Amino acid sequence: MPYPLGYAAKMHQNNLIYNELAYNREILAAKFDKCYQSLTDEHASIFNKIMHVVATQSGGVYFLYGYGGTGKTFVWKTLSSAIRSTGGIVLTIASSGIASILLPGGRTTHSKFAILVPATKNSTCNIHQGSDLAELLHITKLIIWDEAPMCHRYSIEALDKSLQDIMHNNNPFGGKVIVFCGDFRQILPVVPRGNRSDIVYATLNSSYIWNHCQILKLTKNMRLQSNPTDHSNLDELKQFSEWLLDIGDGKLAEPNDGYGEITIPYEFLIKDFQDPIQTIVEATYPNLLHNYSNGDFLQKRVVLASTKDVVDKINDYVLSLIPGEEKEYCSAGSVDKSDELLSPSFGVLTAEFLNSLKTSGIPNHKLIIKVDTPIILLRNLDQADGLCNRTRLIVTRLGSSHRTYIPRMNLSPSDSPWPFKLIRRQFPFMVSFAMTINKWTILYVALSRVQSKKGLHILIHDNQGTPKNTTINVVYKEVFSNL
Ligand SMILES: Nc1ncnc2c1ncn2[C@@H]1O[C@H](COP(=O)(O)OP(=O)(O)OP(=O)(O)O)[C@@H](O)[C@H]1O
Repeated sequence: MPYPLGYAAKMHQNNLIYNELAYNREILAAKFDKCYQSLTDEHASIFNKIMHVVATQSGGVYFLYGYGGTGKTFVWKTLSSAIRSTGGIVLTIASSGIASILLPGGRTTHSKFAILVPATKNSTCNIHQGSDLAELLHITKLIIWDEAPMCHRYSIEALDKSLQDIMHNNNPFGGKVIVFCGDFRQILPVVPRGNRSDIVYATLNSSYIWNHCQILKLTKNMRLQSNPTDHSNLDELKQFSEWLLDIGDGKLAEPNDGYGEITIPYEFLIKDFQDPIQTIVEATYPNLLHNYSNGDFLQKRVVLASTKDVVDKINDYVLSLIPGEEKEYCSAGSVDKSDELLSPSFGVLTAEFLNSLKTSGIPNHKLIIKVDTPIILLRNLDQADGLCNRTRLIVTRLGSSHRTYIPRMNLSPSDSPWPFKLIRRQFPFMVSFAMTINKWTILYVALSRVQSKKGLHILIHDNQGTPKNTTINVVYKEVFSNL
């Protein structure tokens, strides 16, 4: 068979470099012009500062600190199009798959830099001198690492050690220009079964790297200001974004040691309800029967709840309302018996028991879906095509599970609530009219996703179903101490 066009040429050079240079420079130059013109003063000063060190390649470690919606991703887009349009290489990475696809050419940190999972104190990246990846890093002009606060400091330290090795010097990150960014109010590193001090210790600003970081700050909420459908006046928007910030900083219901019971303002509360599930669904998905097949309508809304149990109830309820034939896909589950340390009693767990297990991160045994159901992927399948953990999709056709490859998903004791390793073969997605948020800890993340304050509805009730107007907000304030 003849080789495809361009194949021979590609084989003689470093494929990783080839891919990083394979951008259409004209399109990027036009994109840069457009972004550059709408930079705010804050954005422009950060852009100019970073472009200066990139141009001189004088090395530098920066942390761009800005809360949700201040335009961090916008600054990345401007920087990466500026550098790529002139043939320079920018590596854009993020700690999670879903954040990485928002970055132009973004990848997850672990896949891009071959960082071990989980990384330990002495870990380095799996990058060998002279390898394609090492060559790529040699000529990289800028590394942008988004969502750094949710990454364990050991992963970041692993890259520091590897870059010093590759670049043959002792400067931080081998003298490369690297910009971290993120919001310490959002999700902190996940430490399985870790307590508060384990989590604080794992954050980037507890690392020796933090001493080398120059902090750059963004302060204006562009998400709220750039929403044309929100007719609230500027004062109202300012008030709303300050309220969100106070939640993120744990400043409401002070004094508190990180666990504060906060009162939700009247305008966001749903107070009168008989059936909380029906009420929150009506508030979130108005006129569902007319809108259920409208992708735009579904894309803009979701119910967030604190437990999987409530999420399942809401998803089942909405699914029962939308018309159309439903199909049920069941998983095949087993316990991994290869681990010698497992108690023999785990070998006799029945299929019925395994099927009854539910936890976040793994789909339920029974998946019931209809055409037009929104679903959320739970695995990184194809990042280049945007199919990664937390991508939302819409079902367009119901096929037979017999003719489809069904991946196997493992939950090991370190990340599951059970003492044995569960293997479940199931389609890696869940219905997503409603999704879970961690109980309390990411109240700020949930609230700061809204593009308009009119879009925020909060329903709280106690164990007896009585409406409440307070909830617990958890903030580990010590992470802000050296910002
Ligand atoms: N200078 C700007 N001009 C016009 N629109 C902007 C500007 N900066 C940001 N925006 C818009 O504001 C919204 C929020 O920006 P962006 O997503 O970059 O914020 P972010 O800080 O990355 O948010 P998060 O931390 O929540 O991901 C986007 O719709 C973006 O296009």
